[in-house]
Amino acid sequence: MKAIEVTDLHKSYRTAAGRVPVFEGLTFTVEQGGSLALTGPSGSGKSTLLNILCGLDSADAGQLALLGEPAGLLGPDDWADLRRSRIGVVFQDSNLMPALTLEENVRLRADLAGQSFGPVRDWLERLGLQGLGQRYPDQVSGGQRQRAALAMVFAMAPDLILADEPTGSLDRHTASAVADELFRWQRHSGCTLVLATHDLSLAACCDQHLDLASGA
Ligand SMILES: Nc1ncnc2c1ncn2[C@@H]1O[C@H](COP(=O)(O)OP(=O)(O)OP(=O)(O)O)[C@@H](O)[C@H]1O
Repeated sequence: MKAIEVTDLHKSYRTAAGRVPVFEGLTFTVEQGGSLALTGPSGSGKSTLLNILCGLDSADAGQLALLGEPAGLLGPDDWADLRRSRIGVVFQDSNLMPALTLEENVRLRADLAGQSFGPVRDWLERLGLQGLGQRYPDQVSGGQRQRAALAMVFAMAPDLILADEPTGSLDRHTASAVADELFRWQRHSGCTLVLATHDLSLAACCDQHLDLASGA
């Protein structure tokens, strides 16, 4: 079964200087359980595509089917339901609640997705955050917040993970450890993964690679 089917997708932004195309006629599919790396230079549309894939933005033309559902039939509430329970989103500005500790954030995400609390501390530890579960997001570094956002997504056990530069603010050693956890978890859970990255070694770990600069 296909987790994502994108057909002839077009997207442009309206600016003061006129319409600026981001992509024109993008077509690709990702099988359930597969992984796709989006690469391309800054401004090539990686974040825009991830936003479209989770319903936070819309295309100008073309078709999108996600987890078997034609996107054209989904309203805002359907998208919100999907993001709560089936699509885990890890974006550059991590969506941690500032008033909750890291551990509470992970627990809340699991609750909202209808998953049992499970071994939250295990997730934090496996992502190198041991001892930080009782801290608030503003008491940890950007890279630690990014890893906590990943732990939240693991805790919700989604069918699809969309990750924008999931290792972007990490040093090489930590990035490699976090990527290992991400792919181990993806294989174990059977979920589909789409990640945007400038790191070609991370892209090489995915089954498929879409370079938005070339459309290939
Ligand atoms: N709201 C907006 N209004 C106008 N143009 C926008 C808007 N959002 C993004 N863009 C433009 O669309 C293009 C694609 O942006 P996008 O953020 O998707 O690129 P990216 O490949 O994710 O970049 P990066 O690697 O720097 O994160 C860029 O030229 C950007 O300036």
